[in-house]
Amino acid sequence: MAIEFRSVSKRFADGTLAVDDFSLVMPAHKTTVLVGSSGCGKTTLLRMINRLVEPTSGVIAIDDEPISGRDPVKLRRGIGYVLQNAGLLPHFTVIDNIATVPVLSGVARKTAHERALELMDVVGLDRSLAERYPSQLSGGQQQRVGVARGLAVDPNILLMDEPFGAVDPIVRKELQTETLRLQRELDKTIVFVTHDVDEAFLLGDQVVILQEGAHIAQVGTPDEIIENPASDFVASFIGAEKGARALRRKETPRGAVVVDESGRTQGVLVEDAS
Ligand SMILES: Nc1ncnc2c1ncn2[C@@H]1O[C@H](COP(=O)(O)OP(=O)(O)OP(=O)(O)O)[C@@H](O)[C@H]1O
Repeated sequence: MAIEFRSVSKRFADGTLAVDDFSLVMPAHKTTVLVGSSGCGKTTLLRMINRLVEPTSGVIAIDDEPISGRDPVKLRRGIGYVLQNAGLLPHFTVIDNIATVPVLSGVARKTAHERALELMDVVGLDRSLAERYPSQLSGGQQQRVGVARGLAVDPNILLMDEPFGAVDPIVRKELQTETLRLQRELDKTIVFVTHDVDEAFLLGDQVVILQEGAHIAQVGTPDEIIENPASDFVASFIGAEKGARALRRKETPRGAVVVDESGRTQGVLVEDAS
């Protein structure tokens, strides 16, 4: 399902203009990553898709149908939502956390539990954890429960708001790899919010770099943005000329290799076969 923003603005009651005239198509079955520094409006954009925040003006449409005409509760049941810190209910077991929304929507408890166990397999959680409480899980396991819960309603659209922001770098890498696998297997329309450029380039089919007021600094594939940053702001934001992305050619007796900023060899430069 494609999501389209047409000239959408959001001004909060205190006068803050969080989103200023934002237009974008988020294509079906692709992952769109919204990336930008704190306060630029990423979460506000995301929460307008499931109507947790209402736009002040403009139209948001899913498959060409404006969502303003949809019942918000029904709309939300077709959209998975995964939050930082997983947003789990502390007094519910893992399986009940995953099954909550289907049960609320009228699915029989037994059916919802069977499905929840399958989803634990999907996100790589051992079924033996089903009866634990969130506090008895590691941060990475909690995030996996959060993802399973987001998938429990079998949504066409999955919204992920900094889902891996609170876990350590190694677990974060694992979860990112899992997300890539899920993208391939489940084929959902995913909107992913992060302030981590590397995460954006790893997961995004379409990456949207935002400035304050959700102004689009650049939108494109990771390749397009890295190869041709639209402005000095984008170049500096993505660190185009430093860190892991600043690669140099180095000649060795056996041919050319590629080295990073600190001079570590990252790979061998091979001639293009074509
Ligand atoms: N309910 C609210 N009332 C007033 N201002 C708000 C409200 N929610 C968000 N804002 C403001 O709107 C702007 C955008 O906030 P938003 O949470 O969308 O940013 P963000 O890019 O997701 O930031 P972060 O990465 O820190 O989560 C900020 O200036 C924020 O303070």
